[in-house]
Amino acid sequence: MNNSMKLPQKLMLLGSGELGKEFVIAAKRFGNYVIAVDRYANAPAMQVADCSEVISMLSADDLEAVVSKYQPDFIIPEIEAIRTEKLLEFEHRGITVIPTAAATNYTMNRDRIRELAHKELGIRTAKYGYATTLEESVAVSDEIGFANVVKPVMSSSGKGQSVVKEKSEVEKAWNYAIANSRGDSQKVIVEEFIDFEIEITLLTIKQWNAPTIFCSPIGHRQERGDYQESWQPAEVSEQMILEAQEIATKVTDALGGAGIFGVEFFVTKDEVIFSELSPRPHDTGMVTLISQNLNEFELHLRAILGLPIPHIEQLGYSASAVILATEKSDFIAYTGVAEALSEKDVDIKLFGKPNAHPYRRMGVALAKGSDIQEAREKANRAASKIKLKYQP
Ligand SMILES: Nc1ncnc2c1ncn2[C@@H]1O[C@H](COP(=O)(O)OP(=O)(O)OP(=O)(O)O)[C@@H](O)[C@H]1O
Ligand SMILES: NCC(=O)N[C@@H]1O[C@H](COP(=O)([O-])[O-])[C@@H](O)[C@H]1O
Ligand SMILES: [Mg+2]
Repeated sequence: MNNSMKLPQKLMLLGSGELGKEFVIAAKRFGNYVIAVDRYANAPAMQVADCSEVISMLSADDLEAVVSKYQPDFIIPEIEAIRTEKLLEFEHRGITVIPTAAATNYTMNRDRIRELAHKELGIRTAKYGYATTLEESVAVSDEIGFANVVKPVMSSSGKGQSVVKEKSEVEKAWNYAIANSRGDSQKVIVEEFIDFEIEITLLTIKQWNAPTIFCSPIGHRQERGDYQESWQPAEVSEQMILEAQEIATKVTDALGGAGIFGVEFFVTKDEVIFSELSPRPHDTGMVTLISQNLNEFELHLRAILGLPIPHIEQLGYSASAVILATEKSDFIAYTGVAEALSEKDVDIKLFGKPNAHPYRRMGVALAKGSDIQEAREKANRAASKIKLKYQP
């Protein structure tokens, strides 16, 4: 990638949710041409892109059809559920896949990325094992001990994940993981439960022709394996930040390419433990929509296009809190937006998802405060003011 790249570039986004929407806005601000692709029509990023396509991204034929039709310069995965083997083929044909086709394959399989991090790179992770049958699941669970966390090797946003506190719960966790596994995979990872003090996302920006740089760490709180709120800066010592940066550099160097990565860590009293990473903007990184001079989507875009990132400025104590649906409905309207916005340094993003189901993330509230606690309270207060209406 050279510094004299011309704009506009033709970008194909595979996955068009809330993260893609903000990325498209950043890309359009530099006049790029964006094709937004997803499994359903009128997805958030499609609403701001030049054009859109609805396909099964798990189908090699469907991917071939859209790539042949548009001949993009870049393919930018936005979700994990993609036929990543096909991305390797596109890469061989000279299309740049972000960050690399291999990286998307490693990270969509928990076992592959875990083997790379732990076995090949020697990075500290939670103790873990794999199971492909209920019997193996029982044996691995005994070996790892209780509590442990069971997850399908292919899933995201906590789908199919459960915490197993004792042996009698193993079967339920196995069944739940298999029922919620993506594709036809019948494999789970069983991880030692880490009783962390805080978990963080370290947004790591890998560039084509410049050193890797980092954002200030983001703290977050999850429920059901899904993010509820995040804040920046996270309360982590300078020493631990350096350790996390070193690990993030090791893993992202091994994956290669360019773009932003959300590298997740559990931080205990005296350890930084690598968990997993997204080779793309991270949901907890939505806080950067208010907390930085360049948000994670703008950073991703600059890294992809080889544009300079001279300085990332953290703008002070900031937080995000999610707005979740509670019902299944094809009609959604929002009330309480004015009330939410009435407080100083508060912002709301409504993603524009065309339908809802329980726990689906529909929007996010953002806030700044005089300390982290105030920022978190403001963001949560604003989120709680937004009410979803499910009937016309
Ligand atoms: N070994 C563990 N010990 C303690 N908590 C864990 C462990 N593994 C996962 N969790 C909790 O569950 C959350 C989700 O787990 P993980 O990130 O592995 O799932 P995911 O489905 O990939 O989520 P996402 O796609 O949103 O990143 C973690 O952020 C953490 O809060
Ligand atoms: N943790 C991954 C993540 O947050 N991904 C984001 O959620 C969207 C899917 O939302 P949906 O399930 O509501 O369609 C994805 O398209 C992406 O923007
Ligand atoms: Mg995660």
